[in-house]
Amino acid sequence: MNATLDSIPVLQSEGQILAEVNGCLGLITLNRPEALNALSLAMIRDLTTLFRAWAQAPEIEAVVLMAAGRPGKPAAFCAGGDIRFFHRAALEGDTSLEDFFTEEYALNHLIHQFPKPSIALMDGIVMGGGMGISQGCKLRVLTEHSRLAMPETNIGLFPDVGGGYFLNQCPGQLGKWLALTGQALAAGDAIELGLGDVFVQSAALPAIVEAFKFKPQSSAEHVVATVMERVDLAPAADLPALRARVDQHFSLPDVAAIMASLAASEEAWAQQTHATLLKRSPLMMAVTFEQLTRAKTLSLAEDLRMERDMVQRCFHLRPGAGSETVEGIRALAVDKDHAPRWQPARIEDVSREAVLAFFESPWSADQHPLRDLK
Ligand SMILES: C/C=C/C(=O)SCCNC(=O)CCNC(=O)[C@H](O)C(C)(C)COP(=O)(O)OP(=O)(O)OC[C@H]1O[C@@H](n2cnc3c(N)ncnc32)[C@H](O)[C@@H]1OP(=O)(O)O
Repeated sequence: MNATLDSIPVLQSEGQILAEVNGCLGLITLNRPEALNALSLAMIRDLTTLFRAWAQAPEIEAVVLMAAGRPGKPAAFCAGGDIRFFHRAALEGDTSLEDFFTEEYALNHLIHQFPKPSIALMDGIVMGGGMGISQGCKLRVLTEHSRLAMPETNIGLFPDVGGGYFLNQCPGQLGKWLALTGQALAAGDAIELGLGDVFVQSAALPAIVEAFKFKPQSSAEHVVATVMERVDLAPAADLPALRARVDQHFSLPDVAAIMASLAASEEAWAQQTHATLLKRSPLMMAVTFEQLTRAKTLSLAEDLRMERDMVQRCFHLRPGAGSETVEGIRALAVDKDHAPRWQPARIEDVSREAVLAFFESPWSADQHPLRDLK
């Protein structure tokens, strides 16, 4: 019997996820570079299979998660869940959309709880679902090309995949600011906020990957050392200079107050931030604000259950009432007109009742699709 082959379960995503074993290392590659490694349901299932199998396999002592690139194009670790699939499935009433969210959130939890060292090589774009699969890794490795964001309010969604949990761990009001604006962070700021751990130059990545693939990895310590011996000084963070401004505006009691406060400021940063918020879905900003407020006291499992309730509502298409999410994806990734017609169009017209509807669970506790998460 070949121990290495035995360690790799059968995968279903037809090459969108690649798995290799080298010594004690399990190496996973997201391999859908033409879509910036956006996660399909098949990819989520394969990742789940691998993390579950390798949690149990005594010969696997560490796992690395990395991504394939496109020759000559900027790097992308993962641009999120497959939003074009969300759009199609929502309009067609395809119930695999429900499985997608249940299984993706369960995978996020599995990675956070993974009992062995896990390393994410987060080169390039890391957004939405890409954050969901990397934030739970024990060593989050960033490069000068890393751009981390939870951009969901831009597509009429909210920062899910555990965003309520990990954004709330950012200092002060920075998590709320990231959630509402969808602002992307470079490596220095991401490390400053606790959303990344170490910095390596992207030029050092080929040697790291070469070692992971071809130099037998003898122990978890060896795997970690392969990265750590190439760690560099992270670029300076810009955020400390902004922190007081972010806290001042984003500590206000609701999104309307935040926007009014930004609009009243003469500072360029406040004006730009206000302009950004004017482009986001007013309803989903208000929902996001409520999500982050509620998630402050929740465990990761509780937060994911709440987010599962919320996302059900996002795709609940009622006659005569649209879905902000379907409209947001249409504008960004389907018609690409970048002109979403949000309803309502102004934050002042978002009712408290409309926001609270996102937090009504359609399931009793013992029927919840994520009831088993601890
Ligand atoms: C439960 C999970 C929730 C979530 O994760 S929600 C999703 C959160 N992520 C996002 O909202 C990001 C969506 N993508 C973008 O905004 C842009 O992309 C980027 C800013 C990341 C990069 O822009 P640029 O460099 O101009 O590349 P490009 O031409 O937009 O993308 C290359 C191809 O990749 C596809 N793609 C990118 N992101 C996704 C995605 N998340 N789901 C499905 N496809 C995606 C595009 O459509 C396009 O494809 P084509 O060349 O055929 O037009």
